Amino acid sequence: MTETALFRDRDDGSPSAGEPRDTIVALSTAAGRAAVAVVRLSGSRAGPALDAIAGARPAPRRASYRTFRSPTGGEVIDRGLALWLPGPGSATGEDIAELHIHGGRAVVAAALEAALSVPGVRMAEPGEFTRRAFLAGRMDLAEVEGLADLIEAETEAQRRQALRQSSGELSARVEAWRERLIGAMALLEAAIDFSDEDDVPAGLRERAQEEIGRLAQDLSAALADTRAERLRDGFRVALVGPPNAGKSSLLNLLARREAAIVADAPGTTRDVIETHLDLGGVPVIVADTAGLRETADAAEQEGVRRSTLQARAADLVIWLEDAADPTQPSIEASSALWRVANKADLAGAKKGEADHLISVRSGLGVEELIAALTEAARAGASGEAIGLTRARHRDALSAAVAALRECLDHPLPEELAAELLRRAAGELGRITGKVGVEDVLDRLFASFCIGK
Ligand SMILES: Nc1nc2c(ncn2[C@@H]2O[C@H](COP(=O)(O)OP(=O)(O)OP(=O)(O)O)[C@@H](O)[C@H]2O)c(=O)[nH]1
Ligand SMILES: [K+]
Ligand SMILES: [Mg+2]
Repeated sequence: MTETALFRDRDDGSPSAGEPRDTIVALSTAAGRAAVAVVRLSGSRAGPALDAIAGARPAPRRASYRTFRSPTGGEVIDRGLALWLPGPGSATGEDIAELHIHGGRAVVAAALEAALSVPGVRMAEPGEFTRRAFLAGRMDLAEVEGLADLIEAETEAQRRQALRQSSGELSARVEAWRERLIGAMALLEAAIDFSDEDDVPAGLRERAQEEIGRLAQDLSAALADTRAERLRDGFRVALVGPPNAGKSSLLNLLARREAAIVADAPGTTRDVIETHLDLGGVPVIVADTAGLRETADAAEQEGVRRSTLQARAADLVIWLEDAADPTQPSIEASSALWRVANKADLAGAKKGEADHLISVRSGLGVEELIAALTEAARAGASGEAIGLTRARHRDALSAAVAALRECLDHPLPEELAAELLRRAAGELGRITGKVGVEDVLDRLFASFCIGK
């Protein structure tokens, strides 16, 4: 599928399907000492290399216990499991051999050296196994991105989302939109074909137009839903408010460490200090900022400027104020803003107009605040349907919506409308890598480690 489209567009001299490629080898498990390490080979020389190192080739897809030897000196390297996974039904579409050995540095180095001594075998580049899987059509681009995210996932909800994307859920959703578009295109084409005849089936153009309208709505709704991207990148919370309200104290409490300096003097914090939390499986980035006030101090002024930027970029602003000295929020938040009154332990403290009353010092109300934060992060970062996880997806989908809107806004001749639909379908194809993938490939694969 991806293969043909991809190779038709390639004229950069890189190898195409069917041409012999180098056989690659790498340590596929993490570097360092471990109980077991996996050295993996992919390519036409994987079989001969396995013969040379492990003796007779094991039966396909069955783990066999073998003695591994150096093909040059015959010296025993280690004993372990050998796997033979012949292509094209393998992960890369090529012949794959795996050596499961003991995970010591010297053992791994010797096994790699043994593989490299086989003619035609070289070390893999970062992400090269996955790149071959992609080129062989075993994975599409959105799935590869999901796999990259899976390796990077730090929380449970991120892991689940990445696994769904790498298993093709996003691709299937995009593909369903593309098929509907192609259906609308077919209606338009039919309207063009019949236009010279008397018995034009009634309403072809109208039916196409209705489907385009529904599609534009569905795609716009997907665009407006930023939850999947939030989950991938983290839900951003900004702590802002007047000086000395206890913003840095609250950050330290949430982070459970002294991440920010707390002091009696107002104007203590200048730089933005971020801490990463895992709230109910959602990654949350909390930013402590400089207290907002008029000041003659240049460094503090810059701090105040950064506070306002943080507030604008945040998914949630916590306006922290002194419960004994309430202050109206003086900041522009592009999303939700909670007023939280701190220092409830002090005389004269009252909740007033605040949404929460807390004391960082005594702990009062803090548990409730964290529960509310967890709820907000969950709501802001997880949905049922798998959504767009990257700016790249968003850009392609916006361009598709723009083309559809153009179709809807003007009474265009069928030929022009069909051309716009083709453009929209092409944009959707970019998400799964059916169209125009060259520019993203190198950047994406470089983000993988060697052996993946
Ligand atoms: N009594 C009381 N004091 C608190 C509480 N939270 C923080 N403080 C004190 O308030 C003072 C200021 O705290 P910070 O955390 O530095 O306040 P901030 O908002 O980060 O201040 P700037 O960075 O200067 O804007 C410190 O002396 C804290 O110990 C609280 O719940 N109760
Ligand atoms: K302070
Ligand atoms: Mg501070």
